[in-house]
Amino acid sequence: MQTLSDPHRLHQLVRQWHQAGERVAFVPTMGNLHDGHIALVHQARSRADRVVTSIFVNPMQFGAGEDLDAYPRTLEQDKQRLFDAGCDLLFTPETELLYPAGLAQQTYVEVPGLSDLHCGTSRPGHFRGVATIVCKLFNLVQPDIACFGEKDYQQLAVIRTMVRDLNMPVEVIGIPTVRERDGLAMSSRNGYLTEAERAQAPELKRTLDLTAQGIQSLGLTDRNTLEQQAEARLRQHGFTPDFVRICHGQTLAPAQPGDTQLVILAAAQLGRARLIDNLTVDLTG
Ligand SMILES: Nc1ncnc2c1ncn2[C@@H]1O[C@H](COP(=O)(O)OP(=O)(O)OP(=O)(O)O)[C@@H](O)[C@H]1O
Ligand SMILES: CC(C)(CO)[C@@H](O)C(=O)[O-]
Ligand code: BAL
Repeated sequence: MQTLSDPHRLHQLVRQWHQAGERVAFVPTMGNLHDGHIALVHQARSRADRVVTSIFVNPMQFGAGEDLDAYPRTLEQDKQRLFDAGCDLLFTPETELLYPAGLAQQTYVEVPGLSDLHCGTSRPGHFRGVATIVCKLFNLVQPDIACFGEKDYQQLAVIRTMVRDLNMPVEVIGIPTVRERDGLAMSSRNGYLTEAERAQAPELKRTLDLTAQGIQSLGLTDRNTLEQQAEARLRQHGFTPDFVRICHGQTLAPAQPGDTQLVILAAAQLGRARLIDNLTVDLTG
């Protein structure tokens, strides 16, 4: 596995692969790799001749007062995991090379509407930062396919919309959330939890499961009550909920009676960690 930090060298190498007719898959990450990331790399490996992974803690998607500086950086361990998973090229760019004009660059990618809901309301500018960096990385890697986790459900929806609206020739693949044995979605930020908080953390997924059961038995006419009950339950278990929302699975608008493909989105603070999770609900059966 090669490791490159120079965007121009990366671009030259992947151009050679494309000229040789090889199919390139891309897995963008912020590092501190866990089994969720590795599932993306395995999926990429099974679908392409070459796998490129990036590790870049993108300052543009962090708000003031967020955990940009504290974000866990474990490069040597990550390299070993990527090598073992069959990654061909690790891209670890320097911030100055990806943002030559600084973070106040003149050009951004905005996906309005979707980016302003849910996590976007709590983290203003977050999805603009995500869409902009993913667009930059796509320009450099020029992947045929790119793999993203369904754990970051709204992020995946924003990226799919960007790719569709800007005619980007990339197939976006969503990968199911990889969980710990007790149901907690794997996330780099789980490392912020104390032992006591870690013991409470699976209640986020349990709350989603209970809310899904409530939808199955009561339908959507009392959506607000189900959401409020879910938030109250999270409070009882030591979380400070940001939101639990029952949404249309594609638009992420509030679900309406008659909708059949739903997603329950949740975000909650637990100690130092802002945890997110989601669960899809199919009402067609
Ligand atoms: N548990 C998981 N299962 C599947 N994919 C995941 C999981 N966690 C993260 N991913 C995906 O890995 C990619 C990189 O995510 P990122 O590096 O931010 O990891 P993370 O663990 O989600 O970190 P954070 O705590 O910052 O949210 C994204 O596409 C994300 O959706
Ligand atoms: C997609 C991404 C790598 C962009 O910085 C990041 O938001 C993430 O890790 O999910
Ligand atoms: N996994 C999403 C990246 C972020 O929270 O900034």
